[in-house]
Amino acid sequence: ITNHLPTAELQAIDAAHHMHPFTNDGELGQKGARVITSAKGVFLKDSEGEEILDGMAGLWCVNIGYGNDSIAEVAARQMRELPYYNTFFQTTHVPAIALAQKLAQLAPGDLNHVFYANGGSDANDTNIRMVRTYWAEKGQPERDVIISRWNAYHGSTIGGTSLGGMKGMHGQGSLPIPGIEFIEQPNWYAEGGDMTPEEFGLARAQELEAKINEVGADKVAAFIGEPIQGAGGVIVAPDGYWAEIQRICQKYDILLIVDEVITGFGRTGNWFGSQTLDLKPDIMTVAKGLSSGYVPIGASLVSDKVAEVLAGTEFNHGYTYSGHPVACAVALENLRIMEEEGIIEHVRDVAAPYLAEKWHELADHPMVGETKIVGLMASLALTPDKDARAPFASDAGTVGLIVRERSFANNLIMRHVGDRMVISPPLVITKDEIDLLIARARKALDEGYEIVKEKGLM
Ligand SMILES: Cc1ncc(COP(=O)(O)O)c(CNc2cccc(C(=O)O)c2)c1O
Repeated sequence: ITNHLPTAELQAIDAAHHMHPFTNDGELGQKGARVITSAKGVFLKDSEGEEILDGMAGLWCVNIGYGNDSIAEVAARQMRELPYYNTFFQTTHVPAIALAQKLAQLAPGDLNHVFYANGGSDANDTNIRMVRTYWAEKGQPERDVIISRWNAYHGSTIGGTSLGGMKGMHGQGSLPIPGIEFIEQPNWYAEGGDMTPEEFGLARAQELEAKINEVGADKVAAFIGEPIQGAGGVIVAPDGYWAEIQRICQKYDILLIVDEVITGFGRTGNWFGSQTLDLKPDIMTVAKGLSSGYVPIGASLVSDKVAEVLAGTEFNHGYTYSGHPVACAVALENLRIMEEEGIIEHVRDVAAPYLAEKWHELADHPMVGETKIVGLMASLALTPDKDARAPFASDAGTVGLIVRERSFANNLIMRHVGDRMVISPPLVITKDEIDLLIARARKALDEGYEIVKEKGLM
C-alpha cells in the first residue's frame, strides 16, 4: 500500500481494519477517512492533492511545524547507534541523561527530576502513583485522594480518564477509579451567570477548599489542573483563580500537579504555561510539544521535594519505552531547534500578538459570543444570543460540527468542542499564514451561519 493508491481504495482498507480514536467507526466507514499523505511547515497534503492549513498543529503538538529534516537525521542516527535500551536494569543512556538535564534547565522552579512516559496519559498515570507513594513514604498512606475539575482532560488511560472530568468518557469503562474527586471548572462564559469573571473565578477556586474539607484534609494528596483547559475548549480561567487555588493548596499542604501537555513548550508565549500564569507545580505533566509530535514521548517533571522522598524507596512503576533513546534524541533536537530558531520569542513577540488582534476581530461575527486567546491557543464561543451568552437550543456540538465541517471544506483544520471553535497552530506560523487561517475561519463561520439559519437553529 502506498500514498499513490486511489483514495477510495485506501479508505476501504482503512474502514475494514483500522479502529480510530474518539470516532464512530461505523459512520466514518460510510464516509471514508481523509487520507493525509505529507506535510510541510503549517500545511498538510491529502491524497487528493489538497493543501490544508493545520490550525490544530496535529493534536496541539507539532510546535516546530512539519517536515523538519534535522529531526529526521537525528532519529536515523540514534536508531543506527542505539535503537532501544531500557533504563530499568540500573542502566541509562546518553539521550535519556541529556534530555533530563535539558528539561531540568528549561523547567521553572525546582522541577529538576524527570520520569519518562510514552505520552501525557501515562505520565498522568505515573503522577497518580507518584503522589500516593509520596504520602505513603511520609507516613500518611491515607492521603490518596486527587482533586480535579469537571471538563478537564488528562488523557485516555484508566488513570488519565479518571483524572479527567469528561463524564462521557467516565461512562465507558465504569470510571473514575476510587479516590478521584471533582470541583466545577472556571468556565465563566457558560457558567458565570451574572457574576463578574473575577467573582466567578474566586468562587470556583474556593470550591477546592470546600471539597478538601468535605473529603478531609488528611485524605487529600494533590490537586491537578491544566493552566488553560485545552480539550475542554480552551477555557481561560478568570484572573485570580490560580492564585486562590495555589493559596489553598499551600494552606492544606497538598501537592499541585500542573498538566502542561498542551500549554508546555511555547504554546502560551513562554516555555511553560506555569510561567505565563505564575504557577509553582510540585509535578508537571509534559508530552506533545516536547517532541513536536515527531515521536511519542511524555514525562513527569518532578520537584526536589517530591523526588527526594521518592528516592528513599523503590518506586515500582515504569514503562518499556520510558526514556526511549530515539524519542529522547528527537525531543532534544526539537528543543534545540526551538531555542536556536527563537520560536518562543516568535510566539511572544510576533505570532501571538498578531493572531490575537485578528482572532478578536471575529467577535464582530453575528454567531460569535466571546473570543479567548493565550499565546497560540485560542477559542471562540458560538451563540444565538450574544448578550445572554445563550447556548443553542440544539444538542451541544451540533452548530460546532457544522462550522468544523465548513472549515475542513475550506482547507482549514479548526476543532470544535461543543459549540466552541478551537485553534492551536504550529508555533512557527507566519503573519501571512495567520491571515490565511483567519480568512478561512471567517469563511467557515459565514457558511456555517447560513446553514444554521437554513436549519432554523437560530
Ligand atoms: C492536558 C492533557 N493531558 C494529557 C493528555 C493525554 O496525552 P496523550 O494523548 O499523549 O496520552 C492530553 C492530550 N490531549 C488531546 C489528545 C487527543 C485529542 C485532543 C483533542 O483536543 O482533540 C487532545 C492533554 O491535552
